[in-house]
Amino acid sequence: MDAFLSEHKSFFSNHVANYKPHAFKEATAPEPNDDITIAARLRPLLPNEVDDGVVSGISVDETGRTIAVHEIRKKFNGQPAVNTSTFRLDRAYGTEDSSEDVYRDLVVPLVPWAWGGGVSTLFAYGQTGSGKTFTVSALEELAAADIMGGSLSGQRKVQVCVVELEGSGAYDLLNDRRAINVLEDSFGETQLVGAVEHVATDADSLLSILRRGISLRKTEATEKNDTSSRTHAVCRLRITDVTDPSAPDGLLFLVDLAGSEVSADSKHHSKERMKETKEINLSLATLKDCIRGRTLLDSTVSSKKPPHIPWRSSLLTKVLKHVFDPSSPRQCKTAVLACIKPSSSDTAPSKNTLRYADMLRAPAPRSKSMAYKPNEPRTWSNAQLKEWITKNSGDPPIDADKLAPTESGIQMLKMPKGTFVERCAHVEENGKREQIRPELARAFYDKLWRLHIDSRTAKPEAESPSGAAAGGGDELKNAVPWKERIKPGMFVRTPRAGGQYGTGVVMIMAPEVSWKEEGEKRRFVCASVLPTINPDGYELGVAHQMVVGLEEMEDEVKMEWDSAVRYWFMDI
Ligand SMILES: Nc1ncnc2c1ncn2[C@@H]1O[C@H](COP(=O)(O)OP(=O)(O)OP(=O)(O)O)[C@@H](O)[C@H]1O
Repeated sequence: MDAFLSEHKSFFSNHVANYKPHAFKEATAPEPNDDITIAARLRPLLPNEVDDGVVSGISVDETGRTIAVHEIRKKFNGQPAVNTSTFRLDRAYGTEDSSEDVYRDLVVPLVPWAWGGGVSTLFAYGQTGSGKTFTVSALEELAAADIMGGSLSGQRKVQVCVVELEGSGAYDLLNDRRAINVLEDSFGETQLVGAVEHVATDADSLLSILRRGISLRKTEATEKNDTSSRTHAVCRLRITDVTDPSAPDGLLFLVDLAGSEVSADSKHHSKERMKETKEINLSLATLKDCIRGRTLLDSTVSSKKPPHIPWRSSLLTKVLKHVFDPSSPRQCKTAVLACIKPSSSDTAPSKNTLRYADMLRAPAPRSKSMAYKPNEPRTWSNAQLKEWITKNSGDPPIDADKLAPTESGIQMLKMPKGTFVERCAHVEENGKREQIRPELARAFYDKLWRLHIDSRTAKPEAESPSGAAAGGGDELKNAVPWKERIKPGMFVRTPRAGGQYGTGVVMIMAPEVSWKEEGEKRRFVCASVLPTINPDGYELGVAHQMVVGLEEMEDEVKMEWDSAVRYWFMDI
């Protein structure tokens, strides 16, 4: 311990124990964001730390939202003073709080979201030895009991995989640490290709699968933790609605990150361990860059050039892409837990951890409000959505307050189908509760989507996606025969793209390099346009390429990209 601190230990400890933070001005605090909760957990001093006389330098106030980091300093007259940095988060757990408290606030909202078909993520990060594995393991156990406990309605199949990320490699912990690939599919979703999924039949089987995965994780003794996890562990639960094959699977990610180490802690490492520490710190630095990018994006949502979010730069951020990618087609709920060590000698890394937590607590994106159009669900406010639900959901109508207590039209469109169906489940009529059949709820969900798709594929009234000037440009373009305007990105109809699954449409990617001929003999490398589960939506099969001659092309096809749902729609 620092000699000055040792000399003034009781003064410092008194300050830490009695510290009351200044009242935070709630008016200036960011609006709470329903989709992301940021919390910190302070672990208690361990018995060996108490024996060694380690002094706690961190405190959590009684509101359970402010965490303070205290550092002793010497005044010019040699007297001690304390510098305190405070951080206001959505939640702050002190040494008295249990893992059940953390579970109740952070994971309870994530479970039904994933059960309903959404994507939920919890990740814990912090310095080595700060309690990440302790907390995430407890949360996994509680989640297993919750998910398989039977309190959630509907029939689901639950499959688990546990993957370890180490440097640039990903390994399946439940399949002899076989190497797997982390790839992005054509919907922009990250897939763990090659990871074996194990079916859980009840809480015990789910727990034993999780425990088996966690026990196989690579650990080493570090300066700060005898059993430090030297890899990132990703536990993913895939939840499939067996009664609705068209519903996307819900996903629950529980991620325990490897601990960061400051250089002083790694000075005695071997060359190999230094490399490993460097890789861990590098992937955590990319995570921080993504956090920073996402924060900038949230605060500059209206500016022309969105900030770059480097999620492709590390495996970890590729796996967590859905947390950072603003164009993610699925609505995600995320909880971030910053784990903090209490010792006064670790205040610098603790402040660093908390600074990033604070940074993530960005205001909810201020999307440009769109003028209300009765046939465009994405322009509806909560009141307009409720009115539509009441008028269009049959007799007796679905309870709009239960289905959409706070959501706007665009939020309702992003709601997982299972959650939508679940919220429709009951209706109040003459004080009596009646069951709404899931088929009817699903049909109502499809009705909303049908309206959304129709509004996206209908011809724009006055404006075009690229503004008024584009209208004139289109007229000009249409005056030139389409075969003379051929360029990459254009869609054309060709019988070559027919067949069992073909749509008869391709997108031109590039001229074929070998072509020498002119005129009608020109050929182009094209990507097939493929059908999707959405009857009006199409995706690009970049892997389904073909070379199509100009003479085989019948007509130009206008298609419009809807970034909200990540499908192409045909402009008829
Ligand atoms: N809330 C807590 N209550 C009691 N003990 C705790 C708590 N949190 C952590 N510990 C103990 O602290 C030690 C370090 O915790 P843990 O291994 O979870 O840290 P970690 O952040 O995962 O470390 P690393 O990054 O090195 O893997 C363990 O002995 C653990 O049992």
